[in-house]
Amino acid sequence: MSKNLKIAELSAWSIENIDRPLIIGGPCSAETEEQVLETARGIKAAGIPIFRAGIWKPRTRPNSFEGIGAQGLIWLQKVKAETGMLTATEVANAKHVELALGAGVDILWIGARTTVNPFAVQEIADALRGKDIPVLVKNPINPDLELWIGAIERLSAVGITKLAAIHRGFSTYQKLKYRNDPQWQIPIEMKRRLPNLPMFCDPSHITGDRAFLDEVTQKSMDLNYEGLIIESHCKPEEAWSDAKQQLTPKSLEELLANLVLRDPEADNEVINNTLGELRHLIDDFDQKLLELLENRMQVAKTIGHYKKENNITVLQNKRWGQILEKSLENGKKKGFSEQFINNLFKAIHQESINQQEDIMNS
Ligand SMILES: O=C(O)C(=O)C[C@]1(C(=O)O)C=C[C@@H](O)C=C1
Repeated sequence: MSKNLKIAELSAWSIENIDRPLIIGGPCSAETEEQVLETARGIKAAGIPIFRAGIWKPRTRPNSFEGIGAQGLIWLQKVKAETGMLTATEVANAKHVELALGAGVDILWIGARTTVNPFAVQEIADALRGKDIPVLVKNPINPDLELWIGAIERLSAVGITKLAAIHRGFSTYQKLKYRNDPQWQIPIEMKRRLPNLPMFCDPSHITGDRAFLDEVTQKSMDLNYEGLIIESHCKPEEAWSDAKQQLTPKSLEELLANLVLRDPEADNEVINNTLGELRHLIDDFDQKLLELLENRMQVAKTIGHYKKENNITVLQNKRWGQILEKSLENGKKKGFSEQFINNLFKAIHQESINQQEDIMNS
């Protein structure tokens, strides 16, 4: 079904002078009327066309600030009236949709904790039936691409065409450099599956720390994302939620000015020919890689038959540990990341186990 989704281009979002990337900026949460309006004036001055503010905040633990509620919608109306920016907020149920639409909010997004729940997404979709409003869908907190696509499909099925995805990274219990694990291969696969769906990066939630915003934002531009949603607060240190990841509108303007924007494709024969030759080399190597893996698998299958005859288990834990350790050491010398070597060899080992298992049980 996904391939047939009717997805409008960003140019249909009724924004004047639409730039690439399309930027949505504003505070994590609406806190007070003054904070919303002061931040909005800075966001407007930074040349950003869409103002965001969370009104209802799904928080991990109770007793945190859970959003100002419907009164914040009036502040968003004031932002729109004063600055002319479009406004955007998060909705998590049908009531939120009704109140946000009633207050004239222009753009809605569905948060990561809502995308995980098909009941909630369906409820929102039903409330949006027949409305022609842009809706952005954040990735679910768990790295489940099908769930993410499923939410897009539910909105598409009620006639929403102004759809986009937001990549905000995936929750992890591991201690990583960023608060969320970006798992860039997931939005890349999303782009492969739904090439017309605009992809926004949310570097604020990926990093959880304004110190890393620039590198993650730049990476998203190099992966050809169409938009950015970034948290900005007039006084970040005093923010009632996510203080560490917000930056002033002025700093946001600087961050955007420093981005290097590259073309998705070259419009030049010499460049395309050079790329074509290099890609030919890659094709040859990919072919050789598969042949090597085929040869390795032949040996693993022979071992499988031998194990069957001699009643030996498929998994050889000690041997597998040695293989991984040696490969990590060799991989490091060749400049590969630990994560890559881990993923590669775990995949090879698993395939080996699966094929030996087939032999054992045939
Ligand atoms: O060494 C073996 O016993 C194998 O079957 C080979 C192999 C591998 O593919 O590397 C596969 C399964 C074992 O757990 C360990 C290693």
